[in-house]
Amino acid sequence: MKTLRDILYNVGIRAVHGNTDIPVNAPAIDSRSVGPGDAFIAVKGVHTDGHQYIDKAIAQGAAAIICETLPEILLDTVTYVQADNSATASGIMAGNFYDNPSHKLQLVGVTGTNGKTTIATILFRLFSQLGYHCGLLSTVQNQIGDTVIPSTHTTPDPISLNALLARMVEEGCLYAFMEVSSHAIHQQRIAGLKFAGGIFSNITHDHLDYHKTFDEYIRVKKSFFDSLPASAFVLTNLDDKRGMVMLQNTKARKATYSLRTLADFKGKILENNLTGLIMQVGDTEVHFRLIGEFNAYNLLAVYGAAVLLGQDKATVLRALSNTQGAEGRFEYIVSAHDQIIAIVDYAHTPDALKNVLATIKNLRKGHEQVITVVGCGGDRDTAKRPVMAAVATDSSDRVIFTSDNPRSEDPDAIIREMEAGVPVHQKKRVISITDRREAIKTAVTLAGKEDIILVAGKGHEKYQEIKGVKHPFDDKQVLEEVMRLLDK
Ligand SMILES: CC(=O)N[C@H]1[C@@H](OP(=O)(O)OP(=O)(O)OC[C@H]2O[C@@H](n3ccc(=O)[nH]c3=O)[C@H](O)[C@@H]2O)O[C@H](CO)[C@@H](O)[C@@H]1O[C@H](C)C(=O)N[C@@H](C)C(=O)N[C@H](CCC(=O)O)C(=O)O
Ligand SMILES: Nc1ncnc2c1ncn2[C@@H]1O[C@H](COP(=O)(O)OP(=O)(O)OP(=O)(O)O)[C@@H](O)[C@H]1O
Ligand SMILES: N[C@H](CCC[C@H](N)C(=O)O)C(=O)O
Ligand SMILES: [Mg+2]
Repeated sequence: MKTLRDILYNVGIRAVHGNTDIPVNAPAIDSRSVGPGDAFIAVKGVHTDGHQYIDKAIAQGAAAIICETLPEILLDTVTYVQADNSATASGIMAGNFYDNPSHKLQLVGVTGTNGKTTIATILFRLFSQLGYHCGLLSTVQNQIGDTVIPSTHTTPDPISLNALLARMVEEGCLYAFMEVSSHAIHQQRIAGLKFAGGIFSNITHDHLDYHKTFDEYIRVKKSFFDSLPASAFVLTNLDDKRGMVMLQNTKARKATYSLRTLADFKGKILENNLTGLIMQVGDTEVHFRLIGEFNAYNLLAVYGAAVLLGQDKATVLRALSNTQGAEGRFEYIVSAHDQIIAIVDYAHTPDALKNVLATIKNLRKGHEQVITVVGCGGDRDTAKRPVMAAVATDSSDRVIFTSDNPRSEDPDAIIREMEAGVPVHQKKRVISITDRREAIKTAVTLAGKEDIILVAGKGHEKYQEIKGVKHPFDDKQVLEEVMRLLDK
């Protein structure tokens, strides 16, 4: 069993009251999960402050308290540690408790507004196909080899994260691929992890509710690359305006990818249609199953990272050419009678929506209508709502505004904020239907032969979160049911 002293190794400490040579059962950041002998770390959050739950944690048996501000009354039976930063301490302590699993495998982190799940998932599939036992931490699911572990976050809290990495090490994984969200960087969920590489996909409008300004969002993303060690690689997208900014202060080996200019990993799209992409990568022409220019970027990022991890270029391209994308990302079905193409995609930012609709435009032979069903999540960036609405309306013939995950908000109020983004001359393209099933049904009703329907925003999600309750909902399943029902 580890002692408190063991797991405090490398933690910035201001003061200690009590004995650190005591056994610790587990570190915990949530008082509700504290058990006898645990070390409770009081973290200041967005909604509340973990310091308020110190008494509760002690009542539940906590043997040690790690906090930024010491309580006024200190008990003799408990060890108190005043840390510089409790959130950072929780990452480092979780690493120490689980024997720093990130040091025992090659951990690659992917950050950026869009493409993280796609890049991490394809890397996981590629390396698995190349014969390595691998781990994956992603929005859709976590995975250790063939074992799927449901995910609650894009990047888990530091304790779950290190526990998962430790399981990966125990089960013999050599590589782990993970998404690094900006929330996770900011909340120090990745503190203490050792990365073998970091990948930057792109940065566009999202999460301004949390980061407040775009500059701050950029700064937070960049801090991930600033923290990488010299032994790691950093791979950046040269075609993104902030691609080079991410490299400014990193000690890691720098590499670039691009579709437009000279780069370490340069691609050129030769064909882009519903059967996939044909891309020239270096000197090789390769067919990929993934669709759309944005996926050409994701594939280049995967290819570059695999090569930087020491894999053979030709072998990687051969394996990649057969790989499929992540669930709920540009997945399509074609209706039996009218050959309506219905696409389910996780576009939940203005840029993602713009890219997906540009890809759809490219697939059109000319006469087909594009009908988009889209909503915006509640308790998230409100500034993106009118922008997403404008993008959807501008690039579609008909648009149906509906609910995404309203969470604690009034779904109709979210839709009103979306409607405000539509220019007057395009208003007649738009209908608003709050019920997502009805919205999808209306899109299918409106669709004629060979028309294209885009159902955006929820991708792989199997639920709709309304007022704290997750109701089962699956865009793809609803589309299939409605198409059958309407005999399309
Ligand atoms: C806004 C946000 O990121 N919140 C995360 C944050 O919670 P918080 O700051 O609200 O925590 P809080 O409720 O104020 O509590 C503060 C501290 O007191 C503790 N506490 C609280 C209550 C109690 O009774 N006892 C107790 O000890 C809490 O465990 C916490 O340590 O820390 C929690 C523990 O790590 C996270 O679960 C929680 O994620 C919430 C649920 C969430 O929805 N986060 C989303 C926005 C998110 O993180 N998304 C990104 C992806 C975004 C993207 O990819 O586009 C992600 O990585 O998933
Ligand atoms: N490289 C890219 N550039 C721009 N848009 C992309 C890119 N890759 C994917 N997208 C769009 O963004 C959506 C989300 O993709 P993905 O799930 O891979 O991103 P993510 O960064 O993991 O998102 P999240 O922040 O929710 O975790 C896709 O469904 C697609 O519409
Ligand atoms: N990881 C993103 C996913 C958004 C998906 C969309 N369906 C929504 O609920 O807003 C977030 O937490 O902001
Ligand atoms: Mg993701």
